[in-house]
Amino acid sequence: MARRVLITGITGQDGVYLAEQLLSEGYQVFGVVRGQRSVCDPNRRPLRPEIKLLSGDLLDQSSLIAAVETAQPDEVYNLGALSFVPVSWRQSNTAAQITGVGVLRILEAVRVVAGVTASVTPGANCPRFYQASSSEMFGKVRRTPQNEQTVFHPRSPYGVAKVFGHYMVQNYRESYGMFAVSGILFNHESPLRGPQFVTRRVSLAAAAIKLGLHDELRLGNLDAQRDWGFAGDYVRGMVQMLAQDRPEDFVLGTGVTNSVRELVDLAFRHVGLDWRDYVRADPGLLRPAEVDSLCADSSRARQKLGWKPEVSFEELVAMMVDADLRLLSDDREMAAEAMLATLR
Ligand SMILES: Nc1nc2c(ncn2[C@@H]2O[C@H](COP(=O)(O)OP(=O)(O)O[C@H]3O[C@H](CO)[C@@H](O)[C@H](O)[C@@H]3O)[C@@H](O)[C@H]2O)c(=O)[nH]1
Repeated sequence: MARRVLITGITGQDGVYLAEQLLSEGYQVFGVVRGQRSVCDPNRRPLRPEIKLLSGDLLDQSSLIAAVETAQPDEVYNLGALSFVPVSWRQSNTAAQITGVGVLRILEAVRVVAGVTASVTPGANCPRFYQASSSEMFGKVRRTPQNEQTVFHPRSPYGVAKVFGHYMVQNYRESYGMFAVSGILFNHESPLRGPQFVTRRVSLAAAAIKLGLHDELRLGNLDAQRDWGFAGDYVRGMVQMLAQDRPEDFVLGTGVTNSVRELVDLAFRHVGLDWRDYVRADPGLLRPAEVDSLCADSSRARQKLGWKPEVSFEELVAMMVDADLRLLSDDREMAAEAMLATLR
């Protein structure tokens, strides 16, 4: 019998890569989607038809219970979130509800359907649970690099909500004996990244300017530094975490930090342009509080999971810019216009 997996956030970048990996391993994949999902979602590969979509919402407890009851999963991955940090200041209550309390709701759905109570140590019948924790939880860092022992100091409603979810997972593990783990993932990108995130904004702009479709790129803080890796490498790490003998949290990141300025320089050089001719600072894109610099120490994952990223920062930027050159060169691609609109 095929193993069954339930994924929230299945239409997002990580959901698409994770579903593809698990389908290739023979899993039966169920995805939770809100409302009606369009078959033609700009920017996203159509979801594979083998995936069974279930209606549900991280804001709605009973819909999650119903999804878990229907899927009867062996594993649950909670990748759903309001994931764009700036929006979490403008919609802080929604961010708290989806990104924070949403974790509690899906944990509760798993616990209730499996019939786990405080007095009973669950047997093999309780699904294994993965939570998408984030390096944004480290926020204002005092020590670099960051690992599983680093203290949290979140700098946005998004980061605070992720800390809530992280500790809920730890509590369900300790209170109920559930196999529940969090992957503390540093920034991970790909050609499927949403156009509001800085890597995709830059790759789209470099490609659009090269093709004569656009003439400038507005950016916020060029000095911010991130540890950027390739999303495909990171979903491999998620799967490895759930395959461990004991539930444990892991940091995943490359250990290499670059600034937004370095990202822009690389992307524009890839298409033979000098970024200084096109990039404009836009104070409207600065955040109320910034996470200045992040760098992962993922030595625990490297030792215990045998995980390591395969794609370098340079390869990642080239992959994203090349994908956007193809996307924007294709007149038949309806997504191209929607993508360009995000730069205006
Ligand atoms: N988005 C964006 N960011 C900009 C811009 N200009 C500078 N930046 C800076 O670029 C950095 C990265 O921003 P994002 O790509 O939006 O990602 P993030 O805030 O680091 O959050 C992402 O990574 C987290 C993991 O650490 C995820 O948890 C989160 O959901 C998201 O994917 C931030 O310091 C931001 O201020 C801009 O025009 N747009």
